[in-house]
Amino acid sequence: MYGPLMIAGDVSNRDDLFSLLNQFDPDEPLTVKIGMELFYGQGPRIVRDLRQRGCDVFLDLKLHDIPHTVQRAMTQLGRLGVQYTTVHALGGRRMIAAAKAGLVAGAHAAGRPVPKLLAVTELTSVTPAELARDQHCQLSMTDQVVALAQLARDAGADGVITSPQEVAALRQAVGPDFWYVTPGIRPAGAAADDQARTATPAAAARAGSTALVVGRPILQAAQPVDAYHALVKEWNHAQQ
Ligand SMILES: O=C(O)c1cc(=O)[nH]c(=O)n1[C@@H]1O[C@H](COP(=O)(O)O)[C@@H](O)[C@H]1O
Repeated sequence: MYGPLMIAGDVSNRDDLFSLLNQFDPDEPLTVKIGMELFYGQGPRIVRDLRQRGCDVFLDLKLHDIPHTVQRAMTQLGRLGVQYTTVHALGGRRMIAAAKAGLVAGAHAAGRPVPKLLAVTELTSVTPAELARDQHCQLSMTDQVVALAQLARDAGADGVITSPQEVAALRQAVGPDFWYVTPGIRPAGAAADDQARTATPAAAARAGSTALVVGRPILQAAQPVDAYHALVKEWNHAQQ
């Protein structure tokens, strides 16, 4: 089961986002990720605008707080009509379960489908050396990501965000009926920027990623629509 190649809308305001999206055919189905930058600047109306344009929305705010606070915040996000949202798996089992409960309550109160809850494992910018040095984690990166994914699944998440480098091991350990959404995607030869654990769209597809998240390789391209289509083509062709 393969999902979309999601465009990370990492721009600072609505005009910049829509001047990108308006370059696409209005009938082309797009999934757009709204992160902290746009949501904090523009508020929930950016979600409404994207839904009106017909986009699926991934609202990526990576909640990480005590269970009570996360549950109440997720109740608000559940009302917005987005398709995906995120917590940090490091918040723990009770926090993830509370996030799911809040999301379900908010979506039901608003009469909307419940968004998929995705738990961020170890950020794709983190190197194995940083995992050991900064987080005092004795596990390998793969073992740590697998442990967090198992915890997230047991707590009721629908999937994880992780690097494509761990997906094959995750599929073995956690199973196929879970979403493995992978940022850290770069075309062959492109700069990694601040990402540490990267792969091409084809390698991510072969490893078993369910969906991809791509920002700068599209946003900073001279022709963003062409860059998006080239990435989608590579992603689709390598799917098994
Ligand atoms: O949750 C995410 O989407 C996320 C998790 C992660 O571990 N790494 C990661 O890069 N992301 C997001 O994915 C996008 C990647 O952007 P680019 O590196 O520009 O392709 C950004 O919007 C990040 O916030």
